Amino acid sequence: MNGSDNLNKNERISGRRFVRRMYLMRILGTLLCFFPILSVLQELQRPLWTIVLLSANAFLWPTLAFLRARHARSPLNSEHQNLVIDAGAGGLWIALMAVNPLPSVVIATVLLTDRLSAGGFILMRKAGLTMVGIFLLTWLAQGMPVERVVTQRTMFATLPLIAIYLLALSVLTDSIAVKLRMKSRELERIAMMDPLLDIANRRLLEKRIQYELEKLRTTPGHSSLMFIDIDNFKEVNDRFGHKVGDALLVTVSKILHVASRKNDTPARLGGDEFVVLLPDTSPDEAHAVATQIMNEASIMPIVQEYAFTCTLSIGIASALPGMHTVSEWLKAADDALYQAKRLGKNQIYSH
Ligand SMILES: Nc1nc2c(ncn2[C@@H]2O[C@H](COP(=O)(O)OP(=O)(O)OP(=O)(O)O)[C@@H](O)[C@H]2O)c(=O)[nH]1
Repeated sequence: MNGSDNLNKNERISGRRFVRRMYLMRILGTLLCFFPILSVLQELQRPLWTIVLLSANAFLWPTLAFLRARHARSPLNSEHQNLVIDAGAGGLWIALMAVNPLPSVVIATVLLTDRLSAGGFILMRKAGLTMVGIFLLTWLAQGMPVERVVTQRTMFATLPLIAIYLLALSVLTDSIAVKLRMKSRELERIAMMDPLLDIANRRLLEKRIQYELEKLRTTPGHSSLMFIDIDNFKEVNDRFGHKVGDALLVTVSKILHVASRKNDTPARLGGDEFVVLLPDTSPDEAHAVATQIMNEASIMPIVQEYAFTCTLSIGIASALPGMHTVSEWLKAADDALYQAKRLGKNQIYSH
């Protein structure tokens, strides 16, 4: 299955969910509209066929619309068409009610706000134009009747539509907003993680380093930054292939996770370079953590399989009082790493 298949599948799943949600909302909406419209049609002594049509709209249409969208190639598009048809039906009923003010305004408002929340401004405009078009055709064909009086019966029949439907619409909008918030948090988290490893990326690391520097400015103390590089990683790739190289990166990131404490931030800068931010950690304590990492790395299983030992070089730099920027601190740790490499690799060098 390729990426576009996955995308289509996700679209279909979210389309079906949308169709189900709309089915429930349509059942509720057409039922609540049924009573005020029926009340006005009876008061205006409209012919029997209008009542039969209204009943079909209220009790058959929601299921027909659901089945139509469910079996469509694109449930989402089909449901959007259903929403436009709903608006057209609204225009028809407003005309047949001779524009009786209370139910007409409430039905038109409910239909438009509902379309806005379901499909944005474009759907609302399409629905609005359809509603006005069908309204005008029906109304003109009838000789433009106007019924200004709202009876008490029609008023009471309209109240549940105002109260219940708007409440249901608010609940629905809130649940969509909650889901969007969760999605956005998830996207934010993904944007801060390395795409290959379950570890922070440079973006998140730099944010944390910045925070740490600001904290040290107000509360002086010791914090350390550890720069880690796999020795001869290029050779691992060249001799055993990129898959083994990737597996080695995963193992190193796991070792860093295990060695890290709750407030530490292990991160991958890119390639075979890792950094661990160690807040409230003296140079000696940082050295102890680095030694633990080196010990774990010396028994890395993946490379042992190929009778090849892989080692790490680690550079440590503590934050100094004059250090103000993230890049200054990172550079100090990188310089320490350079020294470790220069002195023969497989060792820890502290500034
Ligand atoms: N498998 C794999 N390789 C990567 C990835 N990103 C970068 N590399 C490779 O990592 C290697 C990095 O090598 P260097 O750090 O420059 O050199 P080195 O062999 O580690 O040498 P020293 O650092 O001096 O010990 C390059 O060959 C890159 O192609 C990755 O995501 N997966």
